[in-house]
Amino acid sequence: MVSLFRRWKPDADKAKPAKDDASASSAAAEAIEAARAMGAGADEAVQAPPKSQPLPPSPMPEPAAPAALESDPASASMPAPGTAGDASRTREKPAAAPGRPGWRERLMGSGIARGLGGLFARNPRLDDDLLDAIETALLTADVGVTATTGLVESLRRRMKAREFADAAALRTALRGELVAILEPVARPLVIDPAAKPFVILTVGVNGVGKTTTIGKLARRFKDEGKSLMLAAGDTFRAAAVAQLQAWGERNGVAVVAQGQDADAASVAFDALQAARARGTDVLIADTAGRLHTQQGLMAELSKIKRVLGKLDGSAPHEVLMVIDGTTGQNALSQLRHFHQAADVTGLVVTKLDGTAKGGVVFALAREFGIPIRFAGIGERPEDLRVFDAEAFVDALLPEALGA
Ligand SMILES: Nc1nc2c(ncn2[C@@H]2O[C@H](COP(=O)(O)OP(=O)(O)OP(=O)(O)O)[C@@H](O)[C@H]2O)c(=O)[nH]1
Repeated sequence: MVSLFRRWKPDADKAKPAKDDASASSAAAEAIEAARAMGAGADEAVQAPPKSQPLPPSPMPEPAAPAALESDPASASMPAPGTAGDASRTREKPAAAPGRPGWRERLMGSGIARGLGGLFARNPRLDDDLLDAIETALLTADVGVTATTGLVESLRRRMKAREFADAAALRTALRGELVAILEPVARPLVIDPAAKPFVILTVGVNGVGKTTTIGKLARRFKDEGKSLMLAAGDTFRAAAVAQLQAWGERNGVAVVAQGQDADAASVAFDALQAARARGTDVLIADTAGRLHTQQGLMAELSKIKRVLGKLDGSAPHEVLMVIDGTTGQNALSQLRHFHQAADVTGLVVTKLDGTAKGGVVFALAREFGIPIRFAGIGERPEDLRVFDAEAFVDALLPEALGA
């Protein structure tokens, strides 16, 4: 089987001009056929073997200058310091403030936006070639065979029913269908002020951006006027504890740590006790990155949850799984395993700025329906955005906005 996914390499794609649509779509069709022949789970069957992507540890994000924050429309739309933060009200706009790249700027350079971006300019006619090109772009972006087939078949049916006057009408319909997939999962994280503290347990595979995301989240909550504590539960990697501690010191956020190889559940327990004693609003617990196939480590997550639950029956209030958007379809199997072990309640999809595979967001939404709380579109603190279905799709389909 010649799989489009196996043949395609992000770096090679970057260096080359746009793929020839005809040959690409026949490869895509081949991939679909092969996957269909494999039956259920085909999305994963056609994807490259799972691989962990350990990346070098990075410093926690540095706080931006206050001036930069003030110009941040997302921050501006947040509840005033000291008020109960309701993330559902902090809808962000796709447009960027001056000097601050928005979704569109960040995602336009990514492979997924490149694939979909110029597609309608290259295929201005309303015909099967246009549908084939859409199919190829979606498959290449790792939207997944099931989701792509569903989308394209729906568009084909509507085209045959003469619903579209021209290619622009089809583009509008595609936008609508993409938004419809994401809208149900674009449910922001709401910090319940009655939970003191509101406990967020972050989980995920190694190197996906958990620690970085915790820094970004901590910054966001601080800006909202919430008091905060961090639990250095990544006791596996010494640098992770130091990373969190250094960041906490710089930003005046208490960090509970016990050092390397300590029991992560005990760190979480201590932190929850301390946070309750202080009346802290939000406690964010880090955990060591682990492969979803490591059963012992996955069981540890269940233990951390149980231990937290002993102190507060409703904790953790959010099990936030961080997923690397560059992982492609392997993210589905990661989520399946983490969900089994720890009942994931929300997702953060990181690194959407630099990937050609960000389409996995659609596959995740379709298959699990678990809320996508945030999207990571860069390494800076302000690059963690509340996930917004329309902003995301419009960033991928710039022509839909007349760009
Ligand atoms: N481009 C980009 N890079 C990101 C984003 N989020 C995180 N990173 C980078 O990803 C790398 C890994 O981030 P970490 O936060 O150390 O990952 P981790 O999950 O805590 O890693 P482990 O502790 O090994 O499990 C760092 O270089 C981060 O700067 C993002 O949204 N976009």
